[in-house]
Amino acid sequence: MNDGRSSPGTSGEIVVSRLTKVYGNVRAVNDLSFTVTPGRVTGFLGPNGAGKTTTLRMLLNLVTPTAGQATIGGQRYADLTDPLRHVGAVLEASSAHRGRTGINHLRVICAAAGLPRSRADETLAHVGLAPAAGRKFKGYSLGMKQRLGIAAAMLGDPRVLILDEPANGLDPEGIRWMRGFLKSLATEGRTVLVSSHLLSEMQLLADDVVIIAAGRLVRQGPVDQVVGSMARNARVRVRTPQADTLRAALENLSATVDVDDQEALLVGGVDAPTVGRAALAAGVELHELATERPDLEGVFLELTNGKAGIR
Ligand SMILES: Nc1ncnc2c1ncn2[C@@H]1O[C@H](COP(=O)(O)OP(=O)(O)OP(=O)(O)O)[C@@H](O)[C@H]1O
Repeated sequence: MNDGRSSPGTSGEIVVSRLTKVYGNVRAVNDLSFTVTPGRVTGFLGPNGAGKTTTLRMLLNLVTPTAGQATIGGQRYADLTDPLRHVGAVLEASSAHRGRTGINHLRVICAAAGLPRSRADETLAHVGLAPAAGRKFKGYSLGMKQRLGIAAAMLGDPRVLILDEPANGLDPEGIRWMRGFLKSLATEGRTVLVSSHLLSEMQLLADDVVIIAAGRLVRQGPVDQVVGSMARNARVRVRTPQADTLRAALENLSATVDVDDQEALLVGGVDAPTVGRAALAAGVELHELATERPDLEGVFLELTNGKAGIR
C-alpha cells in the first residue's frame, strides 16, 4: 500500500538534535538529542512536565524551537511535501463532531486531504472499529475515540506514527490491543514513537525507551538494556536462621546488608551465587535465596529522582 512512495523503514528515522525550547524562564526542552529507529516501538518517557509534548510539537512543526532541530527521514516536518503521507500524529484525545459517525469523520478528513475515500473504510477496519462505523462519535467510549484518532492518523498510510499518551485511560483490554497494533506497525518497518508518563505502559508497549526529565535526556536504549544497566542495583534477598553469621561473612566481602520487615537479609554489591558460596563456606543454612531486580519503575524513579517536571 505504498503507491510507489519510499517504503516504510528506509527513511523514517527521527533525529532530534540539540533541541531546546525556552518559555520565559522555563527551559521546557533543554539541549535534547536522541534518535528513533524504524521497525521498533519507541517509548518517550518522562514525568509530568518533563517536556515530552513540547518535543513532539516541535517535531511536528507546531512549536518553533529556540535552538536545535528535529528531522523525520532527514527532513524537517515543515519541508515535507505531503506530510500526511509521511507522518501520522495524535497529540490529544481524538475529537470529532459529536453527531457524526466514525466512518463519516474519516471520510471528511480523506476528502479534505485528497485521499481516496476507501482509506476511511480500510483504516477503520485496521483499528477494529468497523462494527461501530455507523455509530455516532458521541456514543464512542474513550477507547473507541483513541482508536478513531489513530485511524485518522493512519489515513495517509504514513511511515511514521507519533502518539502522545495513547494508552491514557484505556482498560487492560484496550492496552493489549494497542500493544499488538503498535507492534504490527513496527513489524511493517514503520517508526512508532509513543509518549507516556506511565512506566508500566512502556514496559508493555515499547521495544526502546527514551527517558527525559526536566527537558533533558536521561537515558536511551532498548527497554531490556535500560533495565539491565541498573542490575548493579539488584539486591539478593536471603533468609536464614543464622542471620548474624551470614551478615558477618557477607560484610567481609564488602557487601551491604539490610534487614527487611520480614527479617530477611537484603544484600547489595554481590550476586546470588556469591551469597550462596559465602553461606556454604560459613556453614550457614539457607531458607531462601533470590535476586530482586528493579523493574523499569524503579529505574525510572532513580534516573529522574529530584528532576520531576513541576517547574
Ligand atoms: N505554551 C507554553 N507556555 C509556557 N510554558 C509551557 C508551555 N508549554 C509547556 N510549558 C512548560 O514546559 C514544561 C514542559 O511541558 P510539557 O507539556 O512539554 O511536558 P510533558 O512532559 O508533556 O508533561 P505532561 O505529561 O504533563 O503533558 C512544563 O514546565 C510546562 O509548564
